[in-house]
Amino acid sequence: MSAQRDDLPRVFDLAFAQTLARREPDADPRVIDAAARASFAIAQGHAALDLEGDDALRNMLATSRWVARPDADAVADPAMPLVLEGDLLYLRRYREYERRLADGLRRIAAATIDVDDITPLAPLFERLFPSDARDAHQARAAALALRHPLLLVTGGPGTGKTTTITRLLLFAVAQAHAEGRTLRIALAAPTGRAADRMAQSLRIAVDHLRSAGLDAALCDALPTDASTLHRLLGAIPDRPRFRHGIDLPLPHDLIVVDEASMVDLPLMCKLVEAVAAGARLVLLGDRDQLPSVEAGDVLAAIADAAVTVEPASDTALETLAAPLATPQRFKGLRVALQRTYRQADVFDLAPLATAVREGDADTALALLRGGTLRNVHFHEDAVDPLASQLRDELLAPWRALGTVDADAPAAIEDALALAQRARLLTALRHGAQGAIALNARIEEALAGAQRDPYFHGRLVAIMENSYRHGLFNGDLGLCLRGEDGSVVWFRTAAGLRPFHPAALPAHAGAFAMTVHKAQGSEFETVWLQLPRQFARTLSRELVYTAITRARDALHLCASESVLREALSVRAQRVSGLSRRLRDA
Ligand SMILES: Nc1ncnc2c1ncn2[C@@H]1O[C@H](COP(=O)(O)OP(=O)(O)OP(=O)(O)O)[C@@H](O)[C@H]1O
Repeated sequence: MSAQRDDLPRVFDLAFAQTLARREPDADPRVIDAAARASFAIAQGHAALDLEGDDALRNMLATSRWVARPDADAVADPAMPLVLEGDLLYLRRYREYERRLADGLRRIAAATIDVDDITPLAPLFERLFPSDARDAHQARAAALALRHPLLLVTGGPGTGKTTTITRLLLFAVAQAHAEGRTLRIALAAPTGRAADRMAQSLRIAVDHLRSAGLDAALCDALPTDASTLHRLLGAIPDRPRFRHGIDLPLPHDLIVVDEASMVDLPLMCKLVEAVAAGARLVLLGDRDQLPSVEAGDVLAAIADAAVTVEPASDTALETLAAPLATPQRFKGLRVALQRTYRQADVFDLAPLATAVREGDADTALALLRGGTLRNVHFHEDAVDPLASQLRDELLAPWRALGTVDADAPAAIEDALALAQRARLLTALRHGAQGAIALNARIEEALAGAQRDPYFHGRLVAIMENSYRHGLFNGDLGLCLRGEDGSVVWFRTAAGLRPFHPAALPAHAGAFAMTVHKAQGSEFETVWLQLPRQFARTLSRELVYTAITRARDALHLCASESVLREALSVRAQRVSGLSRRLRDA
């Protein structure tokens, strides 16, 4: 089978176009071609095909019997497979996702939250955000959520998203308690890993506050678990529909979604439609990360259309929380957290992350070559992280997995934690510098050419969601050999569980993985291997996402030219969502 070129329409796109051509043999070939390209645009993560000002083509499409041209808010004719809006040609289904999402977001944002006087909350606010030592953006975000039903909190790693959300939830609970209500809260994230991480960070933050003497009843009212969005919405095995939606809204009063940059257009649409009337939605994420793999860049579009709120000079809670009178049709609010609180004396990533995010290659290279950023290591021109001088350092954390005692459950827990220590990230999946080849070479280095496919200490990652197994895309397993042969251990919602390798859903080796796959995860040490030559998957967002997966140390293997080129490319997605939200 020949490899799929990622710049040519797929068989599926051509088949879609051919179906139209067969039904109307005298249709202009340019219309048929545009249909194939609109279908292919979805596969590339766009919501539509951008006609880029091709007036002749637009006019031709406008008169085609396959192309609907509804008003912005109207449902498109179901008999027409394509929709033309301005310069965007959509597959009907995606245009409807976008329209429904915009509708849903406007609906949530326009609701008014009836709250009593919030002045009794002022002492708690002062305690959690002391006016002489507060991060003004964090405090503003937490205060706004008291009266505003749709809030985006965006920021890079370590800017305090979890810190802010913990406090925001405590206020919301205190507010509800003061009014004699209980608050039903849901925490969710697009992947199981991200949900675990969110729940764990929140538990740590709450424990901190509890031991500092904060009211235990308040602390106890916060959720200790987070679920995947699929689980929250009630996925039905083998069906695209969820249990919850417009007809059966979620029972929660307040829903917080972490890693929202990874949520694609169809899923965000379904989530928003399932938010009950009068309920609040808080989206957390880093808008500079890679957009979702599927059609989207939804978080960035919502952030662009929302009202960006800056801290007020007045520090009183009542002022900070006051309803904002905005002339805009879309009432969603966004607070962009600014300051990084991670300790630079341990791992000084922030200056590099900023340069990468801004596409400033000169500064990024100067920082990398200067060697002054603590625990940031630049292996310039290294094309092979397994080459002799880097190999031992790369393999060390994984060698330790080979000595884990398979009969001691506590050791297995520790080993799964150890497994999160280091990861090699790649831009590509295939080819000599792709995740598959590098992973195979790492496995050989650890266990030899004649290795057991499930050797003791091998890491695997699940590649699909399997509700039957309770295993989800991205879940990480550790292979251990016991008396009865190899088993693969996973931490599941039901606790630590062993699986026989033959019983696992689709999975792959996980010492090396693509940056896309690593989204939503963090590792103590990240090795990033950029390809020898520029590849289409490279972008500023890809490099930013990769380096911000690291908590304690970064090793970057790249050449100047490829890094420069990567930082000059933006992973932009075609989407009409922002305009749709804004337009009156
Ligand atoms: N205003 C603040 N003052 C002092 N320390 C803070 C403040 N906000 C956050 N921190 C600390 O900075 C660290 C990172 O904060 P937090 O985990 O909330 O960030 P985050 O944006 O959720 O990070 P990520 O999602 O990337 O893990 C934590 O140790 C937290 O205690």
